[in-house]
Amino acid sequence: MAQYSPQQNLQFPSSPAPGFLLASQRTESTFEQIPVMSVSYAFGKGFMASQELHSVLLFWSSSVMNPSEKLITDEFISSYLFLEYAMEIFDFKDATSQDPRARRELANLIRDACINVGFFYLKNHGIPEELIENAVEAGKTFFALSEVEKMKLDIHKSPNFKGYTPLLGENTNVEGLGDLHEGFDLGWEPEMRSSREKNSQSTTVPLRDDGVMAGENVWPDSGSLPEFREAVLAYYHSALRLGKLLFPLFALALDLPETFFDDKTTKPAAIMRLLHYPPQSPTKLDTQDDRQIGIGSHTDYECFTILWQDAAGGLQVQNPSGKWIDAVPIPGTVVVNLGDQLSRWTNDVFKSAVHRVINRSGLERYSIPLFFGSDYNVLLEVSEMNSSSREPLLIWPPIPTCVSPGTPAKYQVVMAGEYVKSRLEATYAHSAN
Ligand SMILES: O=C(O)CCC(=O)C(=O)O
Ligand SMILES: [Fe+2]
Repeated sequence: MAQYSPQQNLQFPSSPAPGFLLASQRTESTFEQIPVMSVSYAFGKGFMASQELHSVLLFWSSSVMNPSEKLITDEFISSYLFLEYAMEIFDFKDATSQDPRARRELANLIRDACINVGFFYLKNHGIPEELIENAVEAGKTFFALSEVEKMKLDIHKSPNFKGYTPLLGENTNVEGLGDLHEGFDLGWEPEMRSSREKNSQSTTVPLRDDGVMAGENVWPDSGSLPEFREAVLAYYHSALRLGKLLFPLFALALDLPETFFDDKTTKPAAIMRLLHYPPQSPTKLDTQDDRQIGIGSHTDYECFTILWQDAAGGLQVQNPSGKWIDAVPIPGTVVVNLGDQLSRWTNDVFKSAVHRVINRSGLERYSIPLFFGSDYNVLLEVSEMNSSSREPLLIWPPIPTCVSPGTPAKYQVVMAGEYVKSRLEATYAHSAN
């Protein structure tokens, strides 16, 4: 088994206390002791533990290795590789840099995260704090309405999954017993700009051609919640702008031209949810299996999700060995996780990470995921797989850089809208009727 020596000038400390990690920053020769549960935060602060173990070192308690030997084994590396990648924070300011090398560097980081984990944090993401606060406050006020009032917007009454889902109304993991969260779902509609629009009671907006996923949003009566719609849409459009900036980076990360996704995301799928997770009783959790938790273990359906979460915590990502790793809230960041559309589209080169939420905080938890996909119904380029056809196809072929004679396409072609719709139908099936 290969062994790696740390860099020469590293001051090797004594063994950390059980449950603590010792980590050294790439450029430093001293160590800090970090509680294991907040390791993601440590990495977010810039601690690195990568394959470049000559300069970087990370270890956990003397049970893992003998620090006096100053050696790290392959076994150790493979058991922690996921943590190392999972919890990286990328600075999004380079996404709009004029310097192509800066964009390329950011895309390379994203590429690593997408291949290994399917999960990363972004700072300097461009969504103003004020819009976040307003949307979260709007959500809190909505969820505080009576059940009767909220059920007027029952998601089952709307075309294509818009509106309110009560506690246990969803069952994200088919083996679960219903999710311990309530939600409010909306899709694309224009931002409210004029004061006339803002004061209007009407919910009529121009409809977009979203194929099988077409359907208007539903909104609470503006008399009872005057600021709600405006606040929610302001956040929505800001997050949408972030999503649109991510696609060129994913394209670069896949060795494609930055514009590759442009004509496939002219009216991109963008379902947003306001979520509320009541605290889950810890005693109940001890005695119960995990079939009724905040949101059951699942992968998302679209290309990627932009998730804002409050400080309560509870989001967890599963690593390749099946362990649940906390994706702790990090102020000033959003989480981006890949969904099944992108992993299918990339022939599994990019991973969609299995995740779940258990709200053990004792607090009400609020989060806002926005699921970003390709246009629901789009003429895509003919891929290598379909190169025998002269016709452009209404299909969803694998991305050309992800298929080759040695790695043929794994998945059947499918239209984006139909795929998303079928996944949503399965999630809500248990509370239909
Ligand atoms: O609330 C969260 O942190 C995650 C929500 C989620 O995974 C989802 O809605 O798909
Ligand atoms: Fe999710």
